[in-house]
Amino acid sequence: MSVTISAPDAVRVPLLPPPPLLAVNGLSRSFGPGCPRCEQLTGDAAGTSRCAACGTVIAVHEVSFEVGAGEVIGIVGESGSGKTTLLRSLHLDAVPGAGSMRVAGYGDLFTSSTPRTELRRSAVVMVHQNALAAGLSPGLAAESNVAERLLSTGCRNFTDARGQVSGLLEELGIHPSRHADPLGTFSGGMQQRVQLARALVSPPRVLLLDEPTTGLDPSVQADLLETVQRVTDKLGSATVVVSHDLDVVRILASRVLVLHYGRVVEHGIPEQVLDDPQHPYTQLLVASRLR
Ligand SMILES: Nc1ncnc2c1ncn2[C@@H]1O[C@H](COP(=O)(O)OP(=O)(O)OP(=O)(O)O)[C@@H](O)[C@H]1O
Repeated sequence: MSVTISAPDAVRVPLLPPPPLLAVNGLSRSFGPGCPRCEQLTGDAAGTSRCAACGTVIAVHEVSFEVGAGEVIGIVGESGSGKTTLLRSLHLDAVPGAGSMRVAGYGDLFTSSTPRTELRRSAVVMVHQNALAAGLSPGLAAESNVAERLLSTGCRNFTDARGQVSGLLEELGIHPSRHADPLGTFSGGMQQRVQLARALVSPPRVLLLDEPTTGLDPSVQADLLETVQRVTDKLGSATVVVSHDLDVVRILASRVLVLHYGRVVEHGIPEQVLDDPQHPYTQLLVASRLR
């Protein structure tokens, strides 16, 4: 008698892992003329990101990472380590000196012929530290601030737009009785939620979070982080969060990169990097957080 053994569905695995939604490769950016000695005179061993020969600052040097759908990667580092420059580059404020930023369905955003404003509408969206400094209007209703982005992506069905905006604001913890209130009358934490709603109302491929909880009370921070976690999970964007606060990264991210003088000196899962840091700089960063 012959017996056929077949694997149960649960143990079938795809031959290849799914491609990442965001793949950053060799991103470098510097400020200054550059010279042949820049690389040698900057970085960990040199103890500076400024070249002693020509004064150029190597703000970000050969940074590479990948982020999958629904995944959050955290970037940490002290002031001046290059976090903002990296995030701004990912938000296409300028084309960096070298590297690529591939986003599924769009190719390399750094060399794309699609206008930057268009890419920022559909492919890559940033949530800034402060909603009002990020360009949201304090005099405009919360719902109008959110609807503005939806309409800019081409949505012309106003009834649908209203329903979508209102549903999302409610999901992010803004009670319907406040949707028509001017944004300027909201607390800092609520303004951040409106900014998040604006970013997600037309889900971007890549979501960039720049110090999303700075200046908020600890209880408001925890609520906001829980919300970010829930919505990024649900919408499946690739998320990059930059924060001084190691706890923010520990809560949100499944992987963390440590930047020092613009270089990645350590990366891994938060439990590994933050609980058992290997690089002396990460050890210092973690120790200063505990002091
Ligand atoms: N436009 C610029 N011109 C010259 N140097 C710059 C410019 N922008 C940034 N830098 C330098 O690049 C390095 C990295 O700066 P960046 O702002 O990216 O660091 P950061 O980690 O975000 O710091 P912070 O946490 O204080 O915002 C710093 O030495 C900074 O002085």
